[in-house]
Amino acid sequence: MLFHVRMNVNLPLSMPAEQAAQLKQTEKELAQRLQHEGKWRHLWRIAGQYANVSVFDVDSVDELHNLLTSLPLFPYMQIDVMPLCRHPSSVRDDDS
Ligand SMILES: O=C(O)C[C@H]1C=CC(=O)O1
Repeated sequence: MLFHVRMNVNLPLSMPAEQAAQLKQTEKELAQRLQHEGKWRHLWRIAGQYANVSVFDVDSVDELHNLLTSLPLFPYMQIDVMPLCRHPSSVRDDDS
């Protein structure tokens, strides 16, 4: 199942720089592992914003929920999810 996910990151200005850097590093390591595993298919920065658009490929809504809530930055993100299905005019014969 494919999901389009938008994440807007809002770290509090009061957060110490070292804590923010540690959170970003652990987030990066998990994000890269999930990309290597094929769960996090696309990860794009939205130009000019501390936000991304992503495509996840997971087996269930529960798996997506567990994955998103396990992200180190989860407490500091607003997350919007859109389920995706095939478009009848798509020329792709797979879901890549
Ligand atoms: O920077 C972000 O967009 C938030 C988050 C998503 C992946 C990652 O490494 O950090």
